[in-house]
Amino acid sequence: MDISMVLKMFISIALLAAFGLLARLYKALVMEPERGMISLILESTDIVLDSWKSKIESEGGIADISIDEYMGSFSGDVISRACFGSSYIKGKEIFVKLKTLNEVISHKILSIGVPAISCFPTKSNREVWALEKEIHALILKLVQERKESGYDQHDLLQMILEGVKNSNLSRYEIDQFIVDNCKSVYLAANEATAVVASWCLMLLASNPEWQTRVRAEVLQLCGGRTPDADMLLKMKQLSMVLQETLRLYPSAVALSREAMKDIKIGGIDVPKGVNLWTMVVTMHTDPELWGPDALSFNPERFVNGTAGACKLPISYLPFGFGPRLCAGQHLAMVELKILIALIVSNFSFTLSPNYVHSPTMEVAIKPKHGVNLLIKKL
Ligand code: HEM
Repeated sequence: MDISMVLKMFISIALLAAFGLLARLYKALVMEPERGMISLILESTDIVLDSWKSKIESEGGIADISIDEYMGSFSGDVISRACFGSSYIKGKEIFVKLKTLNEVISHKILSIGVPAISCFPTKSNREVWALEKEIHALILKLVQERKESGYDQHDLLQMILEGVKNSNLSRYEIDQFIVDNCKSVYLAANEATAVVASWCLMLLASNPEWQTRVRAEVLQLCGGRTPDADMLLKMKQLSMVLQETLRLYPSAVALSREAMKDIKIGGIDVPKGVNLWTMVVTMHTDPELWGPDALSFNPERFVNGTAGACKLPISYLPFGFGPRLCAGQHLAMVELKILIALIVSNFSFTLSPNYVHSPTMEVAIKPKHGVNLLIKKL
């Protein structure tokens, strides 16, 4: 992700906090994801299941599927429904453009890396500017439609609009605020969830005994019915698998905090303004904290929660820590549980011979060549 995008994201998240919106966003995403969200997530999951079923049928009973695109469009689908309610198809189109924008910017930074180059009207800069303009216009068009329909929805866009209603920002600032926050939620939510889903399925494919355990649990709890909030809460084996996936492949490789004043930490003077980086992936795989099998996949370690798994539970930080903890962590867990539960209860899968294990560090740890699975219907 481009650093200016990361900065924008944090500035607009700071603004969200300033308008008290983060607390409401937190309530909607953290406290109440189960209510309306479960049916919304089920609809998004069905799209993945149906496409895999027809692919398997057309390929004679077993298909070699590159799953990453599916995971990306699943989490994009969920977050556009959560953000834009009934206008989610238009929201999805915006998010597709946002994804392209993100890719163009990341590619530019990696390939050129010349300071201030982003100000010159080069071909790729013009592409970025055109995309930004288009995304801005599309989001504001949705806002206009929302105003005309009388603000009748209970989604994130609605919360953002209500939050700025009585602000004393200028028209231009309000528009920018709305656009930046739609972008921020998408960037925070989409990739993190999709990448964890891909890693989790890769781990279940390479550890068939855990695939069987999770499937047995889901079938026993759901017995052919679609999962509800109560069943999801009881999916202990699946929770342990997800916790272990997030330990080995955390979406945020490192977390940073800026010292707001001069402080002393463990005898080291840290002057105001210095950024401190916590290497999450290093802590998550430290044998002193997790034992000699720290690098192995062993969900059993979480049988008694994080406290039982790790010497210092504060070292487990897949969703960050403190007041800036991930606002969508429970939504993400509900999303992942529904998706994985329905995949394991509809399909069995192994790693494809085309899979090449090559975790690569970007903002998140991603499978460089994607994840390919051999999938068949149960
Ligand atoms: C498995 C999926 C996800 C993972 C691993 C993840 C992880 C994280 C992490 C590590 C942070 C930084 C926390 C810190 O600095 O202490 C973060 C922040 C954030 N995440 Fe997530 N996230 C996920 C999904 C989501 C979803 C689905 C949403 C929203 C729908 C979301 C919204 C946010 C927001 C708004 C913040 C900024 C919070 C703030 O600065 O106050 N995340 N996330």
